[in-house]
Amino acid sequence: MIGDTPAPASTPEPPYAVEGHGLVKTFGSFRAVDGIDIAVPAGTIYGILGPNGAGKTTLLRTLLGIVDPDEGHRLLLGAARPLRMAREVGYLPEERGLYPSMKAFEAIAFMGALRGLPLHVGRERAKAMLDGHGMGAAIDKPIRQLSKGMAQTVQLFGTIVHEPRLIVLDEPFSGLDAINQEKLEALIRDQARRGVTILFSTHVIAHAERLCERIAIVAQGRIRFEGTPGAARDRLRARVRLRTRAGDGAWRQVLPADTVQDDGIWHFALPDAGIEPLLRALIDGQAGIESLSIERPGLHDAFVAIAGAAAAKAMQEQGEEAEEA
Ligand SMILES: Nc1ncnc2c1ncn2[C@@H]1O[C@H](COP(=O)(O)OP(=O)(O)OP(=O)(O)O)[C@@H](O)[C@H]1O
Repeated sequence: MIGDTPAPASTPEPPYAVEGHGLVKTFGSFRAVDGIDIAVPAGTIYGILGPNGAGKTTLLRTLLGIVDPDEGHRLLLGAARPLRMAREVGYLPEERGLYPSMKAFEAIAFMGALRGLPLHVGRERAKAMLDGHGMGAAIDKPIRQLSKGMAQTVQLFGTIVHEPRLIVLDEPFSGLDAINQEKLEALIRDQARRGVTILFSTHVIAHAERLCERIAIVAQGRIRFEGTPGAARDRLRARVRLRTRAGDGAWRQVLPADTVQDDGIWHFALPDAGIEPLLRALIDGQAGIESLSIERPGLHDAFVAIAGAAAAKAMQEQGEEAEEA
């Protein structure tokens, strides 16, 4: 199976699988990557989030050595010349493409061969991967006879068949239906359990929220946030929703200044002092608490706060377009 072979003891894993320092990439006068520092810890699942045009693809290509930065430098699996590590890396580009007449298992083996894997090993692994993924019937089928989602899965298998130490996936979820998205999430987790580093870009916050140990939120070529999804969420205070039987009373004085009332419910951010002083005042003032909830903000709310509402709207629209496609 994939990933059974650990990295040889002679090549100790660097602490970061990918590092970029002061990266700038311009197209004409346009700065697609505008001064990015990034470090992807080895063995983690790391997500780059941002709307279309944010610079995610350009950043990934720069880190991989497919394009050279105008400024800054990068280290890929510890190497200053990223292409030297090509055999240790699996890269799924945003533009998908396979030879339509090639059989599924041959396509996977062919992609592995491009990364140095002997064809006969690739063929055996390809068959096992397809079989293990419930796609046994597709092994001998030419790509042109596969559904879009199946072809994408074949390309993904071709990306990892040589058992890379680092897997880089550009928008891997787009074009997949819900079931295949779940399978891909499981596959990513499985690879991470084997010690493989996964770096992927996405404009769908939910995938990043479920999968990533760390994220970078990118907008207009810059990183707006870097850290754990939890730390991004902690940038916002929890929201309180309160319904009281009494409409008014002395207790109203203790509701925070940002309180708004909507449809009989008081909404406000959890005060720094916590909920207890407020509860005491509500009880003493006989407000009659009918319902009370404290909700921690999700990554989506954090994204809006960090990247701005326009970027969040763009992300959502792209997500809907991808689903319709
Ligand atoms: N080869 C190129 N020549 C000129 N402009 C480019 C080139 N590649 C990217 N750009 C521009 O750089 C910006 C960032 O593009 P990039 O593809 O990196 O963003 P992205 O976040 O990956 O978005 P998408 O998901 O749409 O690819 C865009 O405005 C794009 O038009």
